[in-house]
Amino acid sequence: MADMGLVVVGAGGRMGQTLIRVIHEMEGVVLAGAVERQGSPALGRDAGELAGVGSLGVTITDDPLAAFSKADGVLDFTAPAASVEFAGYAAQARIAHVIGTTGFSADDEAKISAAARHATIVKSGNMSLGVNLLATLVKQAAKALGAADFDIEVLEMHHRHKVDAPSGTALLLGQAAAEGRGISLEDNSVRVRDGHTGAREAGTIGFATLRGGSVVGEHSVILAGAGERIVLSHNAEDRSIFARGAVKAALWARDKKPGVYSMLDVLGLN
Ligand SMILES: NC(=O)C1=CN([C@@H]2O[C@H](COP(=O)(O)OP(=O)(O)OC[C@H]3O[C@@H](n4cnc5c(N)ncnc54)[C@H](OP(=O)(O)O)[C@@H]3O)[C@@H](O)[C@H]2O)C=CC1
Ligand SMILES: O=C(O)C1=N[C@H](C(=O)O)C[C@H](O)C1
Repeated sequence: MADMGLVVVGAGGRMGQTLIRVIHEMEGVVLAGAVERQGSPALGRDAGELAGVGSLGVTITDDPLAAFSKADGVLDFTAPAASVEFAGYAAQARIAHVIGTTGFSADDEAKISAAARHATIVKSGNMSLGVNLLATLVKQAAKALGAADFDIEVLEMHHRHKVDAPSGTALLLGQAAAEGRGISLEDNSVRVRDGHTGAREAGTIGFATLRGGSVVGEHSVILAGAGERIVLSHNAEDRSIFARGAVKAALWARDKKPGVYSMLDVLGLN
């Protein structure tokens, strides 16, 4: 089979540049296009030169539809409004769309599901193998250690530039814990504590957010009981773990029917 042609949207961003480097290194894929927003200083530059791997002959453009029409898939780590728009274009072009963007509203999620009638979408708050394996362990632990005896808290830290909270990964891990407990995360999560909060309500799942410096991504799920505590953690040291996962997802999605899939599907952990 021919190499899969991939477009990187948000090509000038932290993940965009990492994706370009990883596509250049990996077998079975080739960079077919690179897109940035209108007015970006990256427009007109060679994507490979911007990412530090030398010229790849791919010029960064602000025309996603033209780029998608010549590709087999799109890798998207941008912003919620942009990803919703790209899902519509990927559906028109009938190509795979891998979405790593986080911070979606319920309305955004509904629009992405609508686009998935025609596009094969893989979407996850974290594309790394380690975090997705951790999610399966969290689900197991939350099921085994009941709400009467163990409180669940999710703690995360990211770099100072991150704009959404809790992180997509924290919500993914919270969702795994909720599924283990057989409860709805939406109805049982505590996202903020401030002032006289009263005692902790049994069965809730708490979230705490730290931001600072250059931290790539650190997550811990704490199961706290009387006299003991279990901590399940993942520390990301390099963004290439997310990029390699995204490329793997695109290759996996190539022959799949339209729909929304997760990294658990890609990794066979579902
Ligand atoms: N699921 C996962 O495994 C991971 C998810 N993420 C998520 O990916 C997203 C991006 O993270 P990161 O790379 O650090 O962020 P950056 O801000 O570094 O990169 C985002 C890029 O997307 C560009 N962009 C925004 N809107 C558009 C648009 N309409 N068209 C084209 N390009 C656009 C931005 O341009 P400009 O700067 O001009 O706005 C920027 O270059 C975040 O939501 C983050 O949480 C990150 C790592 C892993
Ligand atoms: O913004 C980031 O950097 C990251 N975002 C994702 C998230 O919200 O969990 C994944 C990773 O932790 C890095």
